[in-house]
Parts: sequence; structure tokens; C-alpha cells
Amino acid sequence: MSRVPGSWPPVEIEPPVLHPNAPAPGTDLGVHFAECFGCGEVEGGLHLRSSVGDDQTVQSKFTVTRAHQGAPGLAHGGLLACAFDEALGSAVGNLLRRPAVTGRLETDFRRPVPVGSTLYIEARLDGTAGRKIYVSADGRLDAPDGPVAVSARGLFVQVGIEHFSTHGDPQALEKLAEAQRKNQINP
Ligand SMILES: CCCCCCCCCCCCCCCC(=O)SCCNC(=O)CCNC(=O)[C@H](O)C(C)(C)COP(=O)(O)OP(=O)(O)OC[C@H]1O[C@@H](n2cnc3c(N)ncnc32)[C@H](O)[C@@H]1OP(=O)(O)O
Repeated sequence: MSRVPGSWPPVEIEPPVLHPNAPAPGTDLGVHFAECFGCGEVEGGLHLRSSVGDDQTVQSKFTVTRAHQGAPGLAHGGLLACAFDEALGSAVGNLLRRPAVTGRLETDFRRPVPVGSTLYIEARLDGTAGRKIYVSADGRLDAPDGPVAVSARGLFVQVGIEHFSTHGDPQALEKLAEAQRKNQINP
């Protein structure tokens, strides 16, 4: 049960409809962008690894290293929130294949997450309302059925692809499109 007040999703939603080219359960999702702090090969990054689960979920693993500390020996809460942003975004991007950005992210920190532990994060699509996409996730300590250490809920907002070229780095965007073509990701 969430500790964040208010019902979830906060508006009337439609059930999520998976994209016809959404990867099948069991598919390893790889790295969506080599320079992504969440899943890329970035020094000190989170190196999240994700695969498609059953029932409109994405399963991710995040191992906490010394680079992720806040208090000595414990994961920094902001980095944990980042891991959930990545896991939730991966569920939206891969299962719905709608370009979207995080509009709102809420996290409940329930247990300390020590350096060396692995969070098993299950992110699920909750529903959509027009451009708004509601997703939530639980992260369990050291095993897929371990105790819940962190829970999160996110609102992603669908954007046009020009969002990334207008506000971001068009060259990096082209690199990303090239990587997706190589991986035969059909938008
Ligand atoms: C495609 C192929 C994929 C292939 C596979 C890819 C895998 C891919 C993995 C990615 C994994 C990375 C995951 C990291 C994802 C980031 O970290 S994204 C970076 C962080 N986020 C940002 O930078 C977003 C910055 N914010 C913005 O650009 C704009 O505020 C937004 C979010 C686009 C919304 O602006 P807008 O388009 O003008 O829309 P706006 O009318 O303001 O809002 C739309 C609706 O959302 C609601 N809304 C917006 N913000 C909020 C809020 N904070 N609270 C409540 N409601 C809100 C509005 O009230 C509105 O509701 P309605 O009026 O429609 O009922």
C-alpha cells in the first residue's frame, strides 16, 4: 500500500493498450541509449538491466555500488528515484512505444538499501488518459520476492518527437535512432 495520499491513478483511465510491436515477455531490453545515466555504460551510472515481464510489466535489476551512496554504506534516495524513473520510463517506452517524458514521480522509501544489494524492480502500466500515462513500481531487496524497499508512481506525458530535438541534443538523438535501427526497434 502506498504511503502517498490520494487515489491512484488520480483520474479516470483507459486500460493500457500494448503497441503491436511491443517486445514479448522474456525479451531482454538492452540499453536504450548508450549515454543514459539509468541504463547506459556511463561511469558511476545505474546500469539498470531490464526485461519484459508478464501482464504489462517490465522487470529491472539495479545493484547499488559505492558510487550510489548517500549515507555511508547506503543508497542515496535521489539515485533510487532515478532507478525508478528509468524502470517506469522503460515500461512506457517499450510496451506502449509512445515517446513520453516524466511529468511527475513520487517515491516511498520503506527500507534502507545497502551498498552491494540488488533491487528487483517491477514496473507496471496502470492506465492512460489521453497523453497522460500512469505507471507504478515496487522494488524488492535482493530477490524478486524480497521485502519491498521502495515504491514509486509516475505520470509520463506523451510528447512529439520534436520535444527531444528542440530541447535536447539532435546529434545524440540521431545516434539513438541509429542504435534503434541496428537493434531493429520499429517505432
Ligand atoms: C518510442 C520508441 C521507444 C523505444 C524504447 C525506448 C525506451 C525508453 C526508456 C526511457 C527511460 C528513461 C526514463 C527517464 C525519463 C525522463 O527522465 S524524462 C526527463 C524528465 N522530464 C522532463 O524533462 C519533462 C519536462 N516537462 C515538460 O517538458 C512538460 O512539462 C511536459 C511534461 C511535456 C508537459 O507539458 P505539455 O506538453 O505542455 O503538456 P501539459 O498540458 O502541461 O500537460 C499535459 C497533461 O499532463 C498533466 N501534467 C503535466 N505535468 C503534471 C504534473 N507534474 N502533475 C500532474 N499532472 C501533470 C497536465 O495537467 C495535463 O493534463 P490534462 O490537462 O491533459 O488533463
